[in-house]
Amino acid sequence: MGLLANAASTINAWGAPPVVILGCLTALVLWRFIRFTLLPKLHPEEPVEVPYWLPWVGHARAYISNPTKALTDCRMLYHDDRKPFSITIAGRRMYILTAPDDVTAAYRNFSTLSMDIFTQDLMRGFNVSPWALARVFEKPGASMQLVGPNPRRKSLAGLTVEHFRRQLFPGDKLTQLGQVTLDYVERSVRWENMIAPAYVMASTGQYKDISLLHWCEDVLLHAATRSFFGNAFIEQSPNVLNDFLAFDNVSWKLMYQMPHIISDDMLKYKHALVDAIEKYLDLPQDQRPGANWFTEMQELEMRGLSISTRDMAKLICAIYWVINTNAYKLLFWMLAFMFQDKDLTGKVTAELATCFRPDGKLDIPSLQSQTRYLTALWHETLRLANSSASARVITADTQLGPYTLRAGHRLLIPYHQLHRNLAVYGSNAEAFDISRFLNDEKLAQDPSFRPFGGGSTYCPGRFLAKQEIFMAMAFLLCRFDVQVQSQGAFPRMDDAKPGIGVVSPVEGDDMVLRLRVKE
Ligand code: HEM
Repeated sequence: MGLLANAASTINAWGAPPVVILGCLTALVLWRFIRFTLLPKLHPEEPVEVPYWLPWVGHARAYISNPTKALTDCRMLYHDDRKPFSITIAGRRMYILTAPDDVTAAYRNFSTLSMDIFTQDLMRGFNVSPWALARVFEKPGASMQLVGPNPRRKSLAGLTVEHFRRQLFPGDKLTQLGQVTLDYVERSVRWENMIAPAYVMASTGQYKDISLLHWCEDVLLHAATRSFFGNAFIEQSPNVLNDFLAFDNVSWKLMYQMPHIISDDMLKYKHALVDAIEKYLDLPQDQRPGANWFTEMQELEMRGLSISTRDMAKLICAIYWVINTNAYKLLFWMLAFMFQDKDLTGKVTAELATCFRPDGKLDIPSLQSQTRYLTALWHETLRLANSSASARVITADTQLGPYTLRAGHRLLIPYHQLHRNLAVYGSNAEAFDISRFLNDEKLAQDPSFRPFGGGSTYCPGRFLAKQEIFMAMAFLLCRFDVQVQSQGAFPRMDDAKPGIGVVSPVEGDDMVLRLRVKE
């Protein structure tokens, strides 16, 4: 009713005569009654639509100001029954799935639920030209062929996902990538090399105080950038990681297609990143050794399609962002949670110590097999800190249990909602508690645990992410005695920022660690 009063006073402020005000309000009430009371009775096969007062605008305000809260409020409006519901944002209707069975069914549907439109939107967000975009999504034929093996005649967009899987799934290529990452992390987390002003806050002969957040950024962004592009990229554009972080911080403006007037910062950093990648691509090949197989294949294919260097840089920029946006934040939350609990810190450190061979080298396979507590910490942090969602466009009417999802609308699977399911995680679902994963080894396979999505877009980087995060923790915890130096409150998760991945800490929230070399 508050909204009705607001609407009335707005129309009043235009100086409209009372009869017009009354007419508008009557029409609004009638529209709302038909749409949210009458039509649902006539069409019980449609998922319930959460009511709203402003036609077209729908739930936009609540969703943009805090999407997590907006979706939780909608779910609780129906007493957490977890049936599908829909919301409307700026004229677009979006179905929301929060029940494990519905989510599993959606991930299995490859025929009428598509991700392509979102991928194209993302590329348009990076200003890829329409010609290059069409080229990337074109299927091979008489006028166009790709260079590498392509038995299923996929477009370059389709083949890129396959290339990712070949590079990032367990096998020779991941082993090679893991070794490059390991070499970098091993060197970077040595006392004498931990000198970057980006994260070292104080340093004496006995100890160093470091910012946990900035150290996580430094170690993982360097490792991934070097293992994908070799060293030349950062050497040629030393500011590229700062530009990436500044972009990452406001990248939701790109995803939510915010108008230019409020996106100056995002556009500036995006252009800086694209410039740096273009400069890298302009270097002769022999001056930029060390790129991995995936990066080389992508470049080869794009050059084969005569895509301009500028467009190539934009396409690679989108990939660079996907590769880097999540892992450093997850490392931050894992360490922050762990340091809250001395007993857990001791157990994780002891496990990691067993992963070093007698010659002092870290054994990558042991990171998987000898880390029970660390693995539970990884799962519990992924559960709590991942505010991603899988999104699909419905290309034809789709049956989901008793419900029909209509073609043309969108579908969202928000992980925050899945990961707070009381029926799966118990009454303390909001709390950090690794014992739920320690005591139930099958919980990580539960359909309500989807930190890496599922179906056609199941994250191919999940093995590398785990490996690099565990490596960084191994060197930090086994080389140094670490004390939490900051006295303040635990860093807060910035749930209010439209979430598109692992959640950031609220700006300014961090932890200061004091490191001393272990005896
Ligand atoms: C903790 C770290 C990470 C998390 C939580 C994460 C999460 C996700 C999620 C949820 C998706 C699926 C989104 C959807 O269904 O629409 C995804 C997709 C993807 N991720 Fe990750 N990711 C992580 C690290 C990485 C890394 C390190 C790489 C690469 C080196 C990577 C590469 C990708 C790619 C290429 C896709 C798109 C797959 C496709 O569209 O088919 N991710 N990631």
